[in-house]
Amino acid sequence: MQSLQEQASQKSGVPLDEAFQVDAVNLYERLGHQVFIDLSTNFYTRVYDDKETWFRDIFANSTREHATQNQYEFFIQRLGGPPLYSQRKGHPALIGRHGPYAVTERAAQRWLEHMDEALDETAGIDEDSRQRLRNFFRHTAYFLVAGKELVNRNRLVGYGGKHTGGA
Ligand code: HEM
Repeated sequence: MQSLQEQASQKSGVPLDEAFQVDAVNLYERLGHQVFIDLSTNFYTRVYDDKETWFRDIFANSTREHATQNQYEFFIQRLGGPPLYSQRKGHPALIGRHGPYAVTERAAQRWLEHMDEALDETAGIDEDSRQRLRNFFRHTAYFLVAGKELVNRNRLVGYGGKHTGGA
């Protein structure tokens, strides 16, 4: 069986080695703290102002401020900076933390559209860093989609009590 990371590569079109080019340089040191705050602020401004209500509604149980802080603390930690996210909230456990939300392929596409625009809009991100971040985000978004599909499949098996074979 394919690992979730391999499934994410297949779905996203981003090979694993490209997705993890994000770790080949320390982007936190290269770009600095404020860039990540600005990126998440620009991203969530777009999300909470989205004219597509089906997408905006996915975020309805959080405030823009909390969601922004959660995201930039995670990015800072994941991309070579201090472990701000884990100090405040524990392990990121991204699949588990996205459990309550409808992380479908359509939602991943919309998330990525907003993130690509936020990357373009945020000052201080050079082209090489932008490309590394784009690939990482794209791969991670589809990793979450693959994780959600796995959880849903397991739930179905659980309700059925046993495998009935076939589908
Ligand atoms: C695929 C589409 C995605 C959807 C629909 C989605 C949706 C959400 C929602 C609704 C939240 C709750 C907002 C909050 O209170 O923080 C959230 C949180 C979060 N998301 Fe996503 N997300 C997606 C992709 C991603 C990706 C690609 C990443 C990382 C690269 C990511 C990282 C996070 C983090 C770190 C949090 C904070 C979790 C917490 O502390 O509870 N998400 N996401």
